[in-house]
Amino acid sequence: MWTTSTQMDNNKTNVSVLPSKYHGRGLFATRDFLPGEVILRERPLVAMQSLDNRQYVPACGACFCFIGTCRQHLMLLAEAGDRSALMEEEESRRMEAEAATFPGAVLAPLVPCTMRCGEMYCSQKCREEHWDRGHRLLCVGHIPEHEAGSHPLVQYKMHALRTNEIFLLVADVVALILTRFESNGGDLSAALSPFRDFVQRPWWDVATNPDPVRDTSAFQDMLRVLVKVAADLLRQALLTHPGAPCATYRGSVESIVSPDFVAAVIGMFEQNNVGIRRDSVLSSFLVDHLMPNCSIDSTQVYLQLLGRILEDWEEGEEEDEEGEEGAPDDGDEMCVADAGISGADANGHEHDHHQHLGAVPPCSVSSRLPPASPSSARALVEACLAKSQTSEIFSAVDGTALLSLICCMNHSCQANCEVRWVGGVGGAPLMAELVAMEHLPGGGELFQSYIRVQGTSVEDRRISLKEYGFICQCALCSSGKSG
Ligand SMILES: C[S@@+](CC[C@H](N)C(=O)[O-])C[C@H]1O[C@@H](n2cnc3c(N)ncnc32)[C@H](O)[C@@H]1O
Repeated sequence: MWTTSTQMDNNKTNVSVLPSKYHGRGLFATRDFLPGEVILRERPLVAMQSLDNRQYVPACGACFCFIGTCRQHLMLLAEAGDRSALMEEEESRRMEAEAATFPGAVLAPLVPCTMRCGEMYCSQKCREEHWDRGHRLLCVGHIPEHEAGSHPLVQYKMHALRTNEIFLLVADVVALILTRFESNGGDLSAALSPFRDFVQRPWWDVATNPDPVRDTSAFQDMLRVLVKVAADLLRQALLTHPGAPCATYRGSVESIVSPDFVAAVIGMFEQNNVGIRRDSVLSSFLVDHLMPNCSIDSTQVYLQLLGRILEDWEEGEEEDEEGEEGAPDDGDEMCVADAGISGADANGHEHDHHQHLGAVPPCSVSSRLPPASPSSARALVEACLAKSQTSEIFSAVDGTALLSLICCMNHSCQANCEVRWVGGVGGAPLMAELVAMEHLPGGGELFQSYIRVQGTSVEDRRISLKEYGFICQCALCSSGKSG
């Protein structure tokens, strides 16, 4: 249902899931592969852009492609506006004007959820698909201020915002299961089947206590409380949601959404998730469009924003060096619209929409003015491009996903495969691609690395792998060598 049959056939021909000598099941090549060859492509079962990242990088809620215009991306990175303002009428007029004067700045349309919940897409196709895959059960629409505080789904999302965004993924899993349940004629076991075989120990068994001073059992008890609150809120939200009509549906919500289930889903994510990363397209925009047009008036707004981003970034680096708090991305600044709830904040108050995205708010320092001449404008663009080579001055789309086949892969610090993310452009769905990094003989186990290996000691890698609950026995770790 979620992957085309041709891809499924190719995947079945190329790999199989078999018992592994390292742990449980693993993924095995069924034929030889050359270095660089694509072994399989698959669509995520569920995927989510991380909440912090959503504040700065507008991406489609279904395919994760960059949406909006380069000006809007630069605005958010320069902290000269917030995400909720992207949906304002005034902003869509600005976007049209920008498209007319500078077509290269348009990445993809901004298509809002029809219920105006704050979710955005690149196309109607993505919007409909996301709706059908479960958003219809999780969309809160635009809630009037007086109802927001008592709306169970808002309360659930607020609970996730305040505690752990993984609860939003739990809701996506539950919504997908319920959607499958409805479309397969009420077979709950079949609806659960894509998730059944994943390693899934309860969250409190796999989570690492981040506070060495706190007693582990107190930490686990705290997770139990969070899970209980989440399960109660989610159950109530799904039972009272307008998209929850029939008695069998209600019965399945009652039977699925228990604290144990929520804890198992979180444990499953902790041990099986794969990171999503889509590199920013802003550097290409700078090279292809901004640099050749530095003398044109319509580029001034971009240059002004670039100046601010570069300056903020450099200030942040200096502060980091001095051991002070780093600059722009403080997750505490998050608002409910970041979790797909528009119109209300944690206390049920309307958002302050005073920050518009059109004009760059006044700045106090002269270096933030647009460069005076084309040559200084080019120097600024070059400085940003140089910085983008060494730092993530232009944030990537960053998220997490669960995949049927790739998440069966065991880890090795000497991985023989890597995951790349493709699609998500022009209506193509987001896909994970598994690529051979060396010659792979048919019958051999395929490994990915769950962690960054380059420049790490064995001890570093042991610590990073702790949350997965095993000690790596690969040749690199056995030799005690650094990566
Ligand atoms: C994504 S799953 C991998 C598939 C898993 N073997 C299964 O049966 O579903 C990740 C879990 O597999 C286990 N695992 C992965 N690589 C391992 C390795 N090299 N040695 C031992 N256990 C490993 C750990 O329990 C880890 O949390």
